[in-house]
Amino acid sequence: MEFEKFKTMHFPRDVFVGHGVLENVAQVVNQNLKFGPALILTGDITYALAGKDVEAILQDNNTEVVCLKLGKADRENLSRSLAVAEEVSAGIIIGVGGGTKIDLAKKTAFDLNVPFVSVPTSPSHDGIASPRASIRSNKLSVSEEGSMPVAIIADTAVLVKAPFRYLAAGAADVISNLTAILDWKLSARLHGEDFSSSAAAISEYAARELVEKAQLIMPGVEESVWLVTKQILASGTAMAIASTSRPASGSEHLIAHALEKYNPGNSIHGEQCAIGSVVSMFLHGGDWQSLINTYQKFGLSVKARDYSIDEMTMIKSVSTAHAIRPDRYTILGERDLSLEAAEKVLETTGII
Ligand SMILES: NC(=O)C1=CN([C@@H]2O[C@H](COP(=O)(O)OP(=O)(O)OC[C@H]3O[C@@H](n4cnc5c(N)ncnc54)[C@H](OP(=O)(O)O)[C@@H]3O)[C@@H](O)[C@H]2O)C=CC1
Ligand SMILES: O=C(CO)COP(=O)(O)O
Ligand SMILES: [Zn+2]
Repeated sequence: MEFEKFKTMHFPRDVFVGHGVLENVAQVVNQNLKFGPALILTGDITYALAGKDVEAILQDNNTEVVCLKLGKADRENLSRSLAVAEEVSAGIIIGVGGGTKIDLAKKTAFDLNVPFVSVPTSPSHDGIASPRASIRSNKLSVSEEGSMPVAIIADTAVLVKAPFRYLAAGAADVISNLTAILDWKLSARLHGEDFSSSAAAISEYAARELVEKAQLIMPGVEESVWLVTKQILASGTAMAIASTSRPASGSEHLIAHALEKYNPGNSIHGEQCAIGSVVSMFLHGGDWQSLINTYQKFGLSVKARDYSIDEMTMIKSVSTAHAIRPDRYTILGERDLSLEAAEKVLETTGII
């Protein structure tokens, strides 16, 4: 039989991480901008934090710059950024901000087939370094295909200014890879799903590094940001190798997405993933208590009440999470968990 496998992987050409690396944006634009102005997508807070510096660096570099401030990553804001990018004929899209601005930039660049540069201001999750974009539709923020950044510029002097909650959430998002990999392996065994050992090894390594060094994740310490950001980059690389979010998103992410759907606004992505990963680890028969202990080392709670999630919402989220993405098989199976089973897991693990 003829050999028929093929796969395309996209990786960044340059990754700048560490103190004061923001300046490199000029070099990145010089290498990648082939026509038109550079479009910076940012937000109100993040413009003041880093967007205006990026704008000034590019203006000093004699690059024509257009700056657009946006809010949430939803279809409406995506349409706005696409309209502006088309109107000015932007030749490169630079996302400067948290996950929402990075995703809007990633998807705009993907749709217009121009290079995308990721300049995160918050280490809140591994989407800042991946080819996946979460654009909210019908109350859901499940990721879809986007552009892999041609360059990632993760300035730890900027990232350290983000509230500590975002760093803790970013660490938890990466640690949740442990259950994502268990689910991926399960699906490969049960359903013959394509499995990449290299993507899984990198994803798991990133999680284990943070589990081992969890006590070093502290507020206001640039070294802590460095530690977490490196593993966020590794997790993004795993997704780039797999060309799917599978290495970093399993049943714990289904629960996180369900929580975001039923109880938006009180918990952020990595916190939702932490709760989900404890449930998932329990269902896999793994050491869920040590996961909780790890999260505690950097002050992240997995108690539903700490995020104003009531018991019934928590139970419903676990019970129905499998239906969020029916094509991705996980330990949650293909039918709702009974409410009794969901309640028992949540009570046993102390989440409710
Ligand atoms: N692509 C993917 O794979 C993934 C995407 N996501 C998506 O990412 C988004 C969540 O990302 P998140 O970063 O939490 O949300 P936001 O981008 O909304 O950032 C949260 C808030 O923090 C502010 N902020 C950002 N950086 C700093 C800083 N350094 N100091 C102070 N404030 C700061 C932002 O300001 P401003 O108002 O300027 O934006 C915003 O008000 C969701 O849309 C979610 O669906 C989540 C997981 C994975
Ligand atoms: O958050 C992600 C990886 O950490 C992306 O996962 P989803 O594809 O489930 O949105
Ligand atoms: Zn995630």
